[in-house]
Amino acid sequence: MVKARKYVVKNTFKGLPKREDYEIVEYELPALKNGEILVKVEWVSVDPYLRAYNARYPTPYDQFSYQVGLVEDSKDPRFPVGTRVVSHKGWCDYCIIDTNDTKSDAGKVYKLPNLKGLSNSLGVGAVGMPGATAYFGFLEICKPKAGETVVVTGAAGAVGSLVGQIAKIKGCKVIGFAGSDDKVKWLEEIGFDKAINYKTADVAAALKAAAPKGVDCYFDNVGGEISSTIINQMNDNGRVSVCGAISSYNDANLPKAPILQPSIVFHQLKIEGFLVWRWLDRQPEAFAELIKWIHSGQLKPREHITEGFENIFDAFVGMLNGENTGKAVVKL
Ligand SMILES: NC(=O)C1=CN([C@@H]2O[C@H](COP(=O)(O)OP(=O)(O)OC[C@H]3O[C@@H](n4cnc5c(N)ncnc54)[C@H](OP(=O)(O)O)[C@@H]3O)[C@@H](O)[C@H]2O)C=CC1
Ligand SMILES: C/C=C/C(C)=O
Repeated sequence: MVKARKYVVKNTFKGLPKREDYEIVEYELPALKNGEILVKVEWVSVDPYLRAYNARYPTPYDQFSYQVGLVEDSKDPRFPVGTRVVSHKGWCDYCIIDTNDTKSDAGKVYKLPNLKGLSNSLGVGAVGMPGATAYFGFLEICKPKAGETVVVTGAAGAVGSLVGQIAKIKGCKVIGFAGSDDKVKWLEEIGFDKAINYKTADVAAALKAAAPKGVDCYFDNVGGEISSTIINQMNDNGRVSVCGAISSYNDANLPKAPILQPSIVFHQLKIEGFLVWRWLDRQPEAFAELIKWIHSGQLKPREHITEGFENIFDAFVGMLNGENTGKAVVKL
């Protein structure tokens, strides 16, 4: 019998999640049935959607998220012992996965792609859900052309830092907004043409100076007032990919922001929201391209690593508070 630990969400969050909203439950895993695998979890992801989706689930529920782990026992010949897998089984140290379970929007368990020597943690980051989000959410919705000006908010985070670098690979001029001077410095080091600290800058004036000819594509990770300011500086036929709205995830009452309709109409903008699950069946295409770019040095993924099962909650809240540069992950 294997002893496992998992985080159970006890309460619907009010504001920033609190430690008391979670309980760590220890239990014994049952014997494997046909089609099941036993996984020792090695890397766990903490992401904004764990906060954003919380109100949709009746409590208590097991905290879902992506994880990478090692198959230690198997009753499915497609996943022999020693295989590394990516699943959505969340914050636990051991788990049993039913390999035929198709219920989750987040997709079935799959083998970690061959990372050719890169860290397995990338399976929950640049070569996982955030990588697919950046790849498809930017390329399919913004349809960037070389020479165009692209703006990214949440630019130093998991998704935003990849979007900015992909935009550079595609020959665009890239401007990123992030929440500290250290993040701004890093973004300029990895090739952003301009990075701006949205907490200290006059956003409208700084953007006007950085993009005097206007903005063609906007990848929106944060929503709220800064997004209205950016959208109101867009060019004719501009495209906005609405990926997330982290500026409001902890708010019960949605903040007000300047209206967008005049810009949308007079500049004939396209604004489209998406969920990365839309491209689940095309993930291998994104992963192959992302791995190629990382190996060629064109894409430099960064990770903010927290160690220890007991520290997953702190890593989650730290990410919501902006402590991460790059992808926030926990090593078990
Ligand atoms: N549509 C989809 O399918 C998907 C959407 N997403 C969305 O993408 C966005 C980025 O996710 P991800 O890259 O994983 O997370 P990040 O790695 O970017 O981490 C979250 C970051 O959000 C920033 N942040 C926190 N509060 C605020 C605020 N009030 N205003 C502006 N920025 C804030 C912080 O950076 P800073 O210091 O710069 O403030 C923090 O580091 C989220 O909105 C998420 O929901 C992610 C995956 C899939
Ligand atoms: C899959 C993730 C969705 C958001 C909104 O973060």
